[in-house]
Amino acid sequence: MNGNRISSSPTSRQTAIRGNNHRKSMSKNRKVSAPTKHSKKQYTTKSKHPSFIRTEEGNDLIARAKRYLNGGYPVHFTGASGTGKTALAMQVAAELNQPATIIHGNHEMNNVDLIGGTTGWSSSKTIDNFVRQVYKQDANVKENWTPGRLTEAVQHGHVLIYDEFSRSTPETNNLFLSVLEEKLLPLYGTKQKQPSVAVHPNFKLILTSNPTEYAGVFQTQDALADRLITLEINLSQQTKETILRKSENLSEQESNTVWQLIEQIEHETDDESVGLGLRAAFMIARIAKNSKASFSSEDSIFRQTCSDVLSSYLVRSGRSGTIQEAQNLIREILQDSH
Ligand SMILES: Nc1ncnc2c1ncn2[C@@H]1O[C@H](COP(=O)(O)OP(=O)(O)OP(=O)(O)O)[C@@H](O)[C@H]1O
Repeated sequence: MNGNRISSSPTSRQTAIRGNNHRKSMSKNRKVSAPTKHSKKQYTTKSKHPSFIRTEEGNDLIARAKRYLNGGYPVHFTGASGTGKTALAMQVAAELNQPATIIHGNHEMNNVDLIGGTTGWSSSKTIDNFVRQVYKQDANVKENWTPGRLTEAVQHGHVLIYDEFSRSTPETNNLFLSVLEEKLLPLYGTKQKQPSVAVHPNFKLILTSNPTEYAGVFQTQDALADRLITLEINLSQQTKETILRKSENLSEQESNTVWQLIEQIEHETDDESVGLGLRAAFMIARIAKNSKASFSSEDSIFRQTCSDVLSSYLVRSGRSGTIQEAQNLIREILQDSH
């Protein structure tokens, strides 16, 4: 069908007219989205950990988390950085067989990011002169509303993984109080007709956080903390070794070399809040494997990799004053281990 379609954008104010049959009438909407902070892609909806390694300890945590979530309670994994909280959260979400959404806390996150906001406007015009003597024109301009990830998850009953939620401000996280308590998501500050969205019965919430000693982490308000079932993630050394070995296909000896070094570095500092965890072990093992280095202090690539991966940890923990000092210490530890 041909007709007159008029669309305009807030930036160019250009008018485009398409079609040539003036005796027909029609109404067409053309949506124009102005780029806003909210429209930036900052989420992922892929929840499955790509190569999750199962262990007894992990299975136990997953079973407990699923039990609490299926019982209607949000689960909160807390622990030092790199201990596997996000990996566990993703695995739990995948095993619940529901659509999942993941969002990452940060101090700039606000209600618009969570609830949604306007992302431009659309206009439509209907020109009707089907009957030659009658000319009728209807113009309609409206703001486009894009729901935030929380609104979508709440409305459609997703599992929402809120990774590092305590990096968002407590004011922002207040929204979760009514979601958990009243089962309503209030649409604060929006121009939506309805004041709130009802929480779908299948909606489930998994949160992860680092302890409050970590830089950039806010203290969680008691009202929210009280509504979560908090599981501390502090995997045993044996479990961490199994995860690394199976995941990176390491020999027992390769795995031992990495962990012995990490343990010695951790021993150098007594600040547990800057734990090295699995992440550092994964970095060293992956890079060494990828570069076909041998896991030995005699191998220059291995030595260099360990030094580059671990030195900033020694500085952050206060054990070394500079990166250079830290690198010297790591070299000494590697030499001693030979
Ligand atoms: N069971 C597992 N199987 C395979 N890889 C794992 C497993 N657990 C953790 N990992 C890997 O270990 C590393 C650290 O895990 P993860 O990112 O989940 O830690 P985290 O506790 O969420 O860290 P942070 O607090 O810094 O966000 C990642 O590379 C992750 O893929």
